[in-house]
Amino acid sequence: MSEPWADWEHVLKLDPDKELYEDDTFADVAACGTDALEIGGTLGMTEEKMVSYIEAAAEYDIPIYQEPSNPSVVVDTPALDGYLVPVVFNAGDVFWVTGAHKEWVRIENGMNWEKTTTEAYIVMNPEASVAEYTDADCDLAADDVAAYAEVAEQMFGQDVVYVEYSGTLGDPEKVRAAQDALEESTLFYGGGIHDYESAKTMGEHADVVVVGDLVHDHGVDAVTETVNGAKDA
Ligand SMILES: CC(C)=CCC/C(C)=C/CC/C(C)=C/CC/C(C)=C/COP(=O)(O)OP(=O)(O)O
Ligand SMILES: O=P(O)(O)OC[C@@H](O)CO
Ligand SMILES: [Mg+2]
Repeated sequence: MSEPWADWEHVLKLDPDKELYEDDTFADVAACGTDALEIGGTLGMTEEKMVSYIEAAAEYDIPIYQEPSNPSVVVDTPALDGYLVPVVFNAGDVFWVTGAHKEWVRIENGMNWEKTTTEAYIVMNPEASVAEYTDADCDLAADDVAAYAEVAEQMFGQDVVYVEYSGTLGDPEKVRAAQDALEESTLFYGGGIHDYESAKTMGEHADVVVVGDLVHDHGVDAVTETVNGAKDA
C-alpha cells in the first residue's frame, strides 16, 4: 500500500511560534486546497504551542502531521495522522542524524511506529535557522544533492527526501538533480515559495511543494495561488 504523500502535490507547513495572518482562521487554512498540514518550526517551539495549533486544525477534515524539531515537543494525540520526523543528512552534528532520535526512543514509553516516518532532509540555505541549528554543510553542488538523495533512498530506505531551502527560493536544477536520483521515494521541496510561478517551477521537479512562511506573512489567499501552481505543474 502506498503512503499518503505519494498522492500529495502541496503541503502547508504551519509554525506554531507564529500567528495566522490578519483575519485568517483555521477554517480558511483547512480550505485552502493543500493536501495536508505539517505542524512544526525550529525556533521558539514548545509543546503548548504545538498542542494549540494541532487542536485548532483538528476541527477540520484535513490530514495533520506533526514535524517535531526535538523530542520534547512531540505531542501524543489521536488528532494527528502521523509524525514526519526530520533526519538531517548533511548535518554537521550527528545529534540531528541519530542523536535526537535515540533520545526520543529512550524517553518514550513505547513508540507508535505505525504513525512515524522519517524525512531525509538536505538543508540548502545556510542563512536558515535550521542550517545554523544543525550546523549543516550547505555548500552542495547538484551532484552532491543527487548523491545525498540516492544515499537516502538506496542505503537508508528513506521514503521521503526533502530538499530544504527554508526562507529562500532554491536552485531548480538542484531540485531536479535530486528527483533524477530517486526511483520510488517522494521528493519534497520547501523554501521561498510565494506565488503561482514559484510553486509551478518547483512542482515541475519535486513531487510535493511545501509552503511555510507565506501563510503567516501573506495569508491563505496567497497560499491558494501556490496550490494552483503546484497542481498545474
Ligand atoms: C527525534 C525528534 C523527535 C526530533 C529531531 C528532529 C530533527 C533532526 C530536527 C532538526 C531539523 C529541524 C529543526 C527541523 C524542523 C523543521 C524545519 C526545517 C523548520 C524550518 O525551520 P526554519 O524556517 O529554519 O526555522 P524558523 O522558521 O523557526 O526560523
Ligand atoms: O517557510 P518557507 O520558506 O516557505 O519554507 C517552507 C519549509 O520548507 C520550511 O521548513
Ligand atoms: Mg521558517
